[in-house]
Amino acid sequence: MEKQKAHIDKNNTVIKIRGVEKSFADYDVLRGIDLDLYQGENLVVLGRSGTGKSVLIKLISGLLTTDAGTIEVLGNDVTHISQRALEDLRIRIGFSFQNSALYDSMTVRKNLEFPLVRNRKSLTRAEINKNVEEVLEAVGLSQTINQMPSELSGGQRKRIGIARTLILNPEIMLYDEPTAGLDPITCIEINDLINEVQQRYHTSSIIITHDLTCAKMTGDRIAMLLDGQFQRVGTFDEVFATTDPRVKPFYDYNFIQ
Ligand SMILES: Nc1ncnc2c1ncn2[C@@H]1O[C@H](COP(=O)(O)OP(=O)(O)OP(=O)(O)O)[C@@H](O)[C@H]1O
Repeated sequence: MEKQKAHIDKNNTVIKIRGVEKSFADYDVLRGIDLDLYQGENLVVLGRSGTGKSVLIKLISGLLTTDAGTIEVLGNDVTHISQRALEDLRIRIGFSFQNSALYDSMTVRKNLEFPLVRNRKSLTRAEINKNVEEVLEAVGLSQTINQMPSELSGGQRKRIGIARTLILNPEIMLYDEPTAGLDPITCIEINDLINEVQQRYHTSSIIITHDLTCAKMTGDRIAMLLDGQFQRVGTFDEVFATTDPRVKPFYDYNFIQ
């Protein structure tokens, strides 16, 4: 499906990263990175295995601390934030992790209710039901409401995982390798869903991937992590309009085999 034009507000930066450094032992993973995520955009972070993409997500969500630099998320400096404020902030962020497993012993309905019951204690039963039905419809899986996760395909489980995140109406979505382990057709369906979520929920998203089809289909901008820094940032075509030997093989491997 063709990506619709997104409503991106470049005057509203929802994540602002400046001069961030992170090392483990003697390995400097991030060496002074700067990045902005604008309200309403899908920003793809591309990079080879081990370049620090997951570390970046963990720094943004406060699961790891920076060695230097600042990260502002929805106006909060997560490098200097109380645990309580961090927990409040995390509710405004949706995490779609590679292994965001569903609870196997619960139906799809119960899986989706879980974050609501935990975080929106004032909701009535009727409101909970309405939220569950709406979000299932948004991911195109209304018919699975009474099924168990074991009865779903990998792609369907991925969709339910995204629905479980969307049910709390996050302002920011962080997708970590959303198409990993899925067949090419299912990958395309998940890419379409990421774009639909952007349109319907007006979320701002960071999509971490090394799948160039995913990057091309979903990204309004691409930021390529190379040697610990974002050295190429722009549209897909801009990022790959180079003969840089660190970039070109990445493109060739994905598209010309
Ligand atoms: N908690 C940690 N302790 C020590 N080293 C770590 C830790 N977390 C990450 N690293 C190292 O940092 C580097 C970057 O890891 P990261 O998981 O961010 O890579 P990635 O770009 O997400 O790779 P992939 O695409 O394979 O998931 C790796 O060399 C990893 O071993």
